Parts: sequence; C-alpha cells; structure tokens
Amino acid sequence: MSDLSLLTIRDASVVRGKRYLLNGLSLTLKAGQHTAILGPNGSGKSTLVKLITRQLYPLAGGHVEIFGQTRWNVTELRGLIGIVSSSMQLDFDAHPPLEVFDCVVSGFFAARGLWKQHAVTEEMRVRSREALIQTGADHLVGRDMSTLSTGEARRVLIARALVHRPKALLLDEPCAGLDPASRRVFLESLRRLAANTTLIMVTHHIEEILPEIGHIVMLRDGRVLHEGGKADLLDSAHLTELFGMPVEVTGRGDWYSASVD
Ligand SMILES: Nc1ncnc2c1ncn2[C@@H]1O[C@H](COP(=O)(O)OP(=O)(O)OP(=O)(O)O)[C@@H](O)[C@H]1O
Repeated sequence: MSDLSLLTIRDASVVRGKRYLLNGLSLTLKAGQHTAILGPNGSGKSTLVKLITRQLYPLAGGHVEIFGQTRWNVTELRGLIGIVSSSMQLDFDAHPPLEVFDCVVSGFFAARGLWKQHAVTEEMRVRSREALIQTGADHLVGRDMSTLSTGEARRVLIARALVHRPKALLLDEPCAGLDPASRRVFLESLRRLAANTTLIMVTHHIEEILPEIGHIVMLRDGRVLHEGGKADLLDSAHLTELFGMPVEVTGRGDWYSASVD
C-alpha cells in the first residue's frame, strides 16, 4: 500500500444559513486504501462528496487536497477520481435518447452524448470497450440508457468514469435502488475493480462494505466520529453510537450485516 495521500481534508466547514453541514471535518485517505464512508441520514456524506467535486467550497481556513493538488479543474479531477452517484443517473435517463456505448465514449468530452464537434478516436473506443468489459456491462451496448435497470445503468456510468483511468473511484450510495440479489451481483463486480483502482464507497449500509475494504470512516453531525480498521470499528457498540440507536452487527464470512430491534 502506498503512503501517498489520495485525499486530505483539513478543518472543512460548510454552512447553509445557520446550519453546519460539515463542521471542522478533517480526513486523510491514502492511495490504495479501499475505504467506506459510513453515516446516518443527514450526517454530511453528500456534502462531503460535493466538497470533493467542487460543487461546494469550505469556509476560509478549510483545505481540500486530491493527490497532493489543491487546485484542479473538472477534467483533471476525472483522471484523479471517478465519481458516480445515484443522482447522476437521472441525467442519463431522460431525453434525448442515449445509446450505451455513446454514453461511455462521451465521458471523454464530459458531454451527455456525442455531437458533430466530438472527434472520437480509435483509442477512445478501445478504452470505452475495455471499461464496459471491466464493469460487466459490455452486453448492454446498443441499448438506450432509458431502457436499463438501475443496476445496469450504474455499471455503464462506472464504465464512463473508468475511461479516464482514474486512480480512485468514489461511489456515492452505489447500491441505492438495487434489490438484494442485484445488489450482491453488483457488489461482486465492484470487488473486481478493487484490484486496479482505489475504491471509496459512501453508504449507510454496512451490508455493502466489500471484503476488500479495510478502512472505515464514520461520519456524524458533519464531522468524523471514528476512523480506523474494519475489525476495530464494525461492531455493535460503534454502530449503535453512530446511528444513535441499538444496532446489532453480525459478521458473515468477509461480509457484515446489521439489525435494529
Ligand atoms: N442547502 C442546504 N441548506 C440547508 N441544509 C442543508 C442543505 N443541504 C443539506 N443540508 C442539511 O445538511 C445535512 C447533511 O446533508 P447531507 O445531504 O450531506 O447528508 P447525507 O449524510 O448525505 O444524508 P443522506 O444519507 O440522507 O443522503 C442534512 O441535515 C441536510 O438536511
């Protein structure tokens, strides 16, 4: 594992009105360190993702660094961290129609679909095909995005993020909207990606934490409540504290599950 910092956030606060969405949050993730960011509804997970994508900025004094860079543009960011959230999916669902392969290739142009001005090279096509194979979505080529199931569309969007060969993938609620069987199949495909890319999963379900993920960040009230190794943190006492009610954690092989009385 490399000691290179993938993400360093120091003393980041984000305020809306009188409310602190993030409250002096500090966090360092290392390259190669697969991580789950876990927290209840309203703990600040989406706000944290928006801070990384620069949809939001911290108050003065806060600091966000990605692979040692404090300034980056959107194009550079895609090569550093590929970001896929369930809300992004809505952008690709609607009109006009968008074919799966075009959706992935258009990732090179940060566009929704291909237009006359986009010069698609053979290398872009090769990389798009590779990315679709990596996520197990190559059989969907030819379909329209609006006809795909939630899980299928998410695989295509992850492939779209992978065309940039990012050093890390940030997956915001990657299993939202998936039934239990689809979720397990989808999680198995994410496990394969973990071999080549650092995964950062944002979730409120410990059932989604892949065996490959060893590092846990617990968010509550806009700050880091606990951070550390999976074996130390994924237990009933820590989850009860995190969610503010009795939670019973059970380990099943390399996976975990939680139940609430
Ligand atoms: N624009 C805003 N104005 C005021 N409050 C906001 C705004 N955006 C978010 N919040 C509040 O900030 C808190 C953190 O929101 P955020 O969406 O980051 O939480 P989350 O952990 O992603 O939650 P969830 O799991 O429900 O998606 C919530 O209490 C939310 O109501």
